Amino acid sequence: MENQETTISLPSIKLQNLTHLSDYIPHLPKHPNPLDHNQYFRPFSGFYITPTDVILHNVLHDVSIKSPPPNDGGHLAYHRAGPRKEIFFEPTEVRAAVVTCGGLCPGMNTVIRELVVGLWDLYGVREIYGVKMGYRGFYSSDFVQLDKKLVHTWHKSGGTMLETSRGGFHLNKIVDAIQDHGLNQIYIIGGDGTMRGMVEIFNEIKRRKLNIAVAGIPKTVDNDVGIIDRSFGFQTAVEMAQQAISAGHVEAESGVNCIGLVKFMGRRTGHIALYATLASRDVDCCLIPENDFYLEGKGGLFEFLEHRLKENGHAVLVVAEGAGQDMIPRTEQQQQERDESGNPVFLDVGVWLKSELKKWWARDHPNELFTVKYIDPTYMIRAVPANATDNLYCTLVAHSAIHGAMAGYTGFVSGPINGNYAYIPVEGVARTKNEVNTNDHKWAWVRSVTDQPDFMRRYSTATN
Ligand SMILES: Nc1ncnc2c1ncn2[C@@H]1O[C@H](COP(=O)(O)OP(=O)(O)O)[C@@H](O)[C@H]1O
Ligand SMILES: O=P(O)(O)OC[C@H]1O[C@](O)(COP(=O)(O)O)[C@@H](O)[C@@H]1O
Ligand SMILES: [Mg+2]
Repeated sequence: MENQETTISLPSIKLQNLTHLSDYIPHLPKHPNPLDHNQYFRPFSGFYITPTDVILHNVLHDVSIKSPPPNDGGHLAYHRAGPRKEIFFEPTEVRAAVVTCGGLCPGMNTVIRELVVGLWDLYGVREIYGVKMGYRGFYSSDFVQLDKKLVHTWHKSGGTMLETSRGGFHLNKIVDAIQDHGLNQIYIIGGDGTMRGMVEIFNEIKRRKLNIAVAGIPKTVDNDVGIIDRSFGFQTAVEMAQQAISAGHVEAESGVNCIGLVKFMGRRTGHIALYATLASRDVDCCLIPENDFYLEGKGGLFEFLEHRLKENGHAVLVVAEGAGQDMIPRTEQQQQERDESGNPVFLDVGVWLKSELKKWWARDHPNELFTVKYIDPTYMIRAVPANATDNLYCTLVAHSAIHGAMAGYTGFVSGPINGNYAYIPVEGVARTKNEVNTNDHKWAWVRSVTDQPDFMRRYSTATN
């Protein structure tokens, strides 16, 4: 039989460089990786990852394109995560610290547990500290010494045993405290804000030429951190979100002209609302921050819901917390309000929508029954332990971070890219936002599942 394969060479690759401690500290001693003699491992040929092992950011490629796209310079690629043959820390000299910052996300405790157990079992590290209360804990609280036994069952609990907080980021106080405590590996678990803080810590540590590796593990229930496939805990949150949609559906079906209104987290991105809508298929309309909507007139939300109520007697409306924020009236003071981290404080879009829906119905159908059952499961979807898939993810991402730090890399984030774990320079992660692409097939699929309006007509008639 003829060979059905064609060999095509890839265009050039643009590898995202990582900072190594030896880049700014000369003559750092190397050590053989203790995994060579670990009772659980039998390092085989190819077991250790080399600097030439890379992960392509985009696995889809049009082979007819021979040269890289203009202004691009090649296919983006990242260093593959995993153990290196030589390490740059003597395990008995490691003093590691773990901190959790920002809002909760399922799986945070698993990541902490696996950082501790991984350092302990893989590398024989014994000095591991938990920094309590987020960034502020570096300079304002005693550290907790962590060991394998203490963290044994932590993966079974939601939240973070180390506690978390927003705000309290004082660069010099944090780096001074890191230095004063003699820490040399810092593991930072947090979202986009945390990663921006990590960039500053990493740069300051580099400026002071300290032999301290800083590793990040992206945590975001909103799934708003870019570059990585998805954040740990996101799948768990979507599963919980579906339960809320089911409840909204039952309520709506059982009422007369009833709307089940369900609000989900999603400050700037509607991933939870979108995935839960797709998975549940009970949703009539899904509103996300990336897709503006309007209430009144042709192609608006009220017109659509009116049809659905006529047709089915009920409707399920899902809304992400960041959607419609520009339509909610607010005082000058409310416009300025920020949380301790500087994130804008949103008004409750669910409460506002419920009130607008009731006003609309009372105006247009004064003699007909109508109910809105508003479900706000906000914290319930993120305050649970991670499901099995997320738990495994947490383990792999934590162990990847350990291998990277032990190998002397710093200022990196570990995370999955196309299903493989990579080391990504933290600056890139802090810069990149993962928004729902309303031009791609997933959003089109939401529209086909719900048959909701595109909310574009008002704009197109305005320009015609
Ligand atoms: N631009 C920034 N520079 C330094 N620190 C930041 C920055 N943005 C947020 N942080 C700090 O990161 C931590 C978490 O940020 P936050 O936005 O609350 O949560 P998340 O990291 O989950 O997005 C807080 O302690 C906050 O002060
Ligand atoms: O925990 P808080 O301060 O009430 O914040 C709620 C916010 O936290 C989140 O769950 C996650 O946000 P972060 O990833 O920035 O922590 C958002 O969806 C939500 O707006
Ligand atoms: Mg955030």
